[in-house]
Amino acid sequence: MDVRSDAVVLFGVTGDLVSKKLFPALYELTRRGRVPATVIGFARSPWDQQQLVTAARKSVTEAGIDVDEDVFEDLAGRLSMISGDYADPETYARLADALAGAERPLFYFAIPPAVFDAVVEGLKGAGLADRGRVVVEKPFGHDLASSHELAATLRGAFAPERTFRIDHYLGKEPVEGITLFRFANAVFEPLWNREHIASVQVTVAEKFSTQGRAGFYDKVGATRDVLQNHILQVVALLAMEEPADDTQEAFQAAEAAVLRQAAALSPETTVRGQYEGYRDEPGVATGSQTETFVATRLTVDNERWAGVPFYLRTGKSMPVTSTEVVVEFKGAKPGTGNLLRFQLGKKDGISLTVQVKRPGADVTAQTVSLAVDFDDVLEPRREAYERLLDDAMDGEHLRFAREQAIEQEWRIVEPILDLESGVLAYPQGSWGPDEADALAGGWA
Ligand SMILES: NC(=O)C1=CN([C@@H]2O[C@H](COP(=O)(O)OP(=O)(O)OC[C@H]3O[C@@H](n4cnc5c(N)ncnc54)[C@H](OP(=O)(O)O)[C@@H]3O)[C@@H](O)[C@H]2O)C=CC1
Ligand SMILES: O=C1O[C@H](COP(=O)(O)O)[C@@H](O)[C@H](O)[C@H]1O
Repeated sequence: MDVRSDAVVLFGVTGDLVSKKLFPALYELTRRGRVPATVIGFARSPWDQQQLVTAARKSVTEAGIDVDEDVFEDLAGRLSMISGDYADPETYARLADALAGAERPLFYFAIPPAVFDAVVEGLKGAGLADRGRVVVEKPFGHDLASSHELAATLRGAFAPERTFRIDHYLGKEPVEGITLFRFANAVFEPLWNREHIASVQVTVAEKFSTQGRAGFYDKVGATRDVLQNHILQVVALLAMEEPADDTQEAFQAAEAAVLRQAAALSPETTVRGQYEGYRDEPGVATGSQTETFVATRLTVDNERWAGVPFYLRTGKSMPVTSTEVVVEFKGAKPGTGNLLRFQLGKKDGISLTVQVKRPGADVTAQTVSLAVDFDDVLEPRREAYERLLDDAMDGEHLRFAREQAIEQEWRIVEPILDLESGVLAYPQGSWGPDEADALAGGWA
């Protein structure tokens, strides 16, 4: 095993991702003694160390963490700041000085993809890429062709074993738990196929809108932001065959194999929506056709899944924030199929609907739910970003997205990218356009 990273550099430290996810993760890792002595914030904004510490405190507090002052001071003492132009070699020379004693620094790209090339060049030029690890965020590229370009850029600077592609859904305990649930419960695995399953639904719904990120979001949209990566990743875990053994390679092969068998999505069976008022947000192009909601039907053409529709949807300004999978088993009668529900968000758990006798003289059925809330039965789960940052510092790849899978994910979504028309308005707080309900025949 390679050495653990002895420094972390956060490119884009002034941004949304660092504030929402990475500072809280670093705080938790500090509490567990897992943060290196050197954590450098890197940005164009001329922040000093004090501004960096203030931003870190604000972000940890806003994450709802009950701050332990000793832990925070410990983290604050490790933070330092480098400000400068991402394209200026002089900025990287200062970074190289600051990392002089670091054997295996970890470079986290919390920056828009447009800046990646400049940073990779800067790190290479300063001799830092040779000994560093790099973490890049999804979406990996903008489409299939640009994802290949990004892969080539990264390969030209960092060894594959030191390149980490984050799809943070892979770091979520309940998402990781899908395959264990499937393969460790012999009661379900024999039923996990087209003989017994009528449909599979995956929903990533967010009650909030673009939260001030509309300028970024308008160039991306729901398909690239969530469907191409998080949702298809969950589909792969639900649909894949059991890996041949418990190595990372076998897992990777099984995941890529099932994605290869998934058909490319069709605009005919896709509904794209945009919440009302989106076009008035700062940064959104006039007449924007960017979707803030997408619902679609995926098919997987193999022995296990032929004929089973996978209904997938994600959107902003929905009635609730919820990430859910519903596996609908075929029923003895219409409307009585058992629903196995995986809740994959903050309130994680599993439930199964079953038919029981309704009390009374007649023997008739009533549907009830056998439900488990993981908060009641499991130890506290660590946040995805905390787990993934910890893994990347260890050089551990298991929970990171793989190039072959990413390539397939782009192939699958490509026909529904950049459609120039057809985005349907929906009221904020609704489940998207009515056409999305018709697509799935009602969502469970
Ligand atoms: N925010 C989120 O919830 C998530 C984000 N991601 C990914 O993480 C990465 C960062 O996202 P996020 O933090 O939201 O991005 P931001 O838009 O907040 O940008 C991050 C920082 O990058 C710098 N930056 C922005 N635009 C430019 C530019 N054109 N040239 C140079 N620097 C620029 C800015 O810092 P400064 O000007 O000070 O240098 C900014 O604070 C992206 O790849 C995104 O796709 C992935 C999952 C979730
Ligand atoms: O990658 C992203 O994910 C978040 C949703 O993540 P979750 O862990 O809160 O489910 C989404 O809000 C964001 O737009 C997207 O970039």
